[in-house]
Amino acid sequence: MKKTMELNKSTVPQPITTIYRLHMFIHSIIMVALIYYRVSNLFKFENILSLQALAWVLITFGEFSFILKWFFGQGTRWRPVERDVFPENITCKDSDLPPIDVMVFTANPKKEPIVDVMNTVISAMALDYPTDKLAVYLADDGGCPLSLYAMEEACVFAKLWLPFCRKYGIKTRCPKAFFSPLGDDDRVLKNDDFDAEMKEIKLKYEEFQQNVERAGESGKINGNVVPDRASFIKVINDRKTESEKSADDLTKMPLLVYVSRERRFNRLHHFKGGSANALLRVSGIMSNAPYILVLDCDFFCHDPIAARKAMCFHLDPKLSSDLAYVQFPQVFYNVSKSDIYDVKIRQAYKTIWHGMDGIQGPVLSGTGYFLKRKALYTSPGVKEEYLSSPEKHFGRSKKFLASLEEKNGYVKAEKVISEDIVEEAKTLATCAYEDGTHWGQEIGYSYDCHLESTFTGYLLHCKGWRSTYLYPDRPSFLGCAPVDMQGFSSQLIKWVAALTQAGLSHLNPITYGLRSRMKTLQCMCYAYLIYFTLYSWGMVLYASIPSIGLLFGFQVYPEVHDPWFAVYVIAFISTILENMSESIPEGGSVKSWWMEYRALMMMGVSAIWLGGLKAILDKIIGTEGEKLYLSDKAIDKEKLKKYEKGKFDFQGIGILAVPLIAFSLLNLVGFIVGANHVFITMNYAGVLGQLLVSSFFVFVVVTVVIDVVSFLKVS
Ligand SMILES: O=c1ccn([C@@H]2O[C@H](COP(=O)(O)OP(=O)(O)O[C@H]3O[C@H](CO)[C@@H](O)[C@H](O)[C@H]3O)[C@@H](O)[C@H]2O)c(=O)[nH]1
Ligand SMILES: [Mn+2]
Repeated sequence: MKKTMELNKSTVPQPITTIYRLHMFIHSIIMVALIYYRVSNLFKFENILSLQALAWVLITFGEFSFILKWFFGQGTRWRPVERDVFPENITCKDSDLPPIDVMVFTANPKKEPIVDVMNTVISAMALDYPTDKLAVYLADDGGCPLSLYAMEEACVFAKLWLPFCRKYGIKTRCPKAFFSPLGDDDRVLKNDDFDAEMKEIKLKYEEFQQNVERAGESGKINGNVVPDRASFIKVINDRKTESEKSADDLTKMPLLVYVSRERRFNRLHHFKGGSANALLRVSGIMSNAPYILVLDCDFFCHDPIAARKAMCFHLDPKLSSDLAYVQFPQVFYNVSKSDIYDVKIRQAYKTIWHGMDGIQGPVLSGTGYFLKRKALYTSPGVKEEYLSSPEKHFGRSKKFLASLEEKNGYVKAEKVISEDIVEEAKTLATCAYEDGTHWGQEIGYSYDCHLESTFTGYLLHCKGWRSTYLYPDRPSFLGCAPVDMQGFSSQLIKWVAALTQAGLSHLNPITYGLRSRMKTLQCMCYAYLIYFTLYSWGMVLYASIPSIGLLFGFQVYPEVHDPWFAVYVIAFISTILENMSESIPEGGSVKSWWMEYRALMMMGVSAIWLGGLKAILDKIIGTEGEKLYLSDKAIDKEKLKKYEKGKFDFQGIGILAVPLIAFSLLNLVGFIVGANHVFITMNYAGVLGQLLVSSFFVFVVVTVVIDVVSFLKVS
């Protein structure tokens, strides 16, 4: 058999893609028919100002929202792609691999436990990649002294941990994961020494953990965020001692740097985007690797060869010239089987990202991606235009400007990062450095949207860059998902508000995206995500108008004997089948589909709706807060227990309870009144459609109530 030397392979799954397209064709005919039905009937009302006509207009608007969202969504179903990589086929020597700078972001030790953050840092240091090509940076946006101390301790521990992993070929290189059930396969006896060494390493790990916790608890070291502060940078592990070791030395360690940019009360800091831009500059004069691996603090590396896998794309001459990033999915280690809130966001990582991969590439998902540094500075195929007036774009640091011209990272003879460089780096991390430059606009991460990564990725695609998506069997990175309604909703509100705000800005996918270098189908995919709020408007109107109609005795659907009634039934079945066809083949069941569907309905009338509403109101009133919710990574045991049992936990949801309760009651009362009316008059023809819709909502509410009540009984 001929041995193929390809680095990667892509396939379009069949026959599902053909079925999708066929369905697209049929469903679009149904949708056009529905639009025709709604609009043509609108003009039949004698009194266009009647309550009945108003209801008709509103339900039409709701259906339009659904249809438009469906239409945009077809971009994500047109040509899904699945990829495979063959890192064993990378032919270049390890010494010729391109350097990678790993950037880990953290902001608040109260929500992001420091020991967990350090686990992510250690897992990145332990990547199976030539250590002199690897640099690990922690961007501590909280400027917390305890984080710095913990990083020094982590470095000490890593000196034992890295050789241990390498010696025994450990795959689970995040220590906390290794000592948890996630590391079961790795903890099986390898040889006689292994057990003893593992016990010793475990003690050292616990010692490290205790040192950090005690230092915090005793108050010896400040464990709080320092919100107003100067920039601070410390090289924790330099390359000097490393360079004396031989290349195959098990004890080799990557460059390790702690960075806390300047933050001031009276200065905009632009959240993670601001922190990332500061770190781009700092790392630019320290290691300046051409590729960057970005990790949120809770996303540890779970597959040591992830970097080599990513290089299977970046080093492929057929792809590399316009490839901006390789995205891995966000996989969460704490997702339960029933996943009542759909915190794993299956649709994004299992459907949409694959769909976009077949067009121009997946969304930049905030974490778990290997990005070409240059992509944040220029467009593909354009001769580095910024080099003509670099100061205007990048600011005045000579060292930084010089870094832009280096091709393959910063390789200095003496291997020590001098005091000069550290001082310059501190300047690069000040608030004022960006004044009068293009950082946050054309250069680096965009400040135009709070969802800095998604939006920056969108702008990269607008510039003509591509991206690829790799979903390996063993998760390359693992993170932690919120496990209660409050945690997940807060995240959704933040995302939807940010996306809607982008959709209302001049950089929206319709007027800006379509005219850019982005492909039309890719624009549709982005429109689907950015205007996801459309779904919630459809949902809110469907959750209210039909039952209000039952209460006040007006009709918003065709009569049962009208052939149009059948069209509605077909539209409903077609929608559900489309939904199931995505959700079930992915190792799911009808039950898992229902959990996902129900979660989306609930979020649709609460978090998603309020998020979109907030953005629209902000736009009208002109208020845009500089406040951002930081997801909690310190998972509460009680909450986790409820979630794992599939019991809803509504604690702390605040204002979200209002629409949830209001729509539940409305449908309940509407259904009772409507059913009663049918019972008395024995005439159901006109109201059956409405009864079915509201009974569907009542059914959802009842299933949720059962899940809540059955938990109260057992606990
Ligand atoms: O001012 C800030 C706020 C956050 N972060 C860090 O950014 C990361 C993401 O924040 P998180 O609250 O966990 O956001 P999520 O909603 O969980 O994450 C998604 O959405 C974010 C945008 O809101 C993206 O930045 C993330 O990468 C993406 O995973 C974390 O490591 C934070 O420490 C900062 O560095 N500075
Ligand atoms: Mn997160």
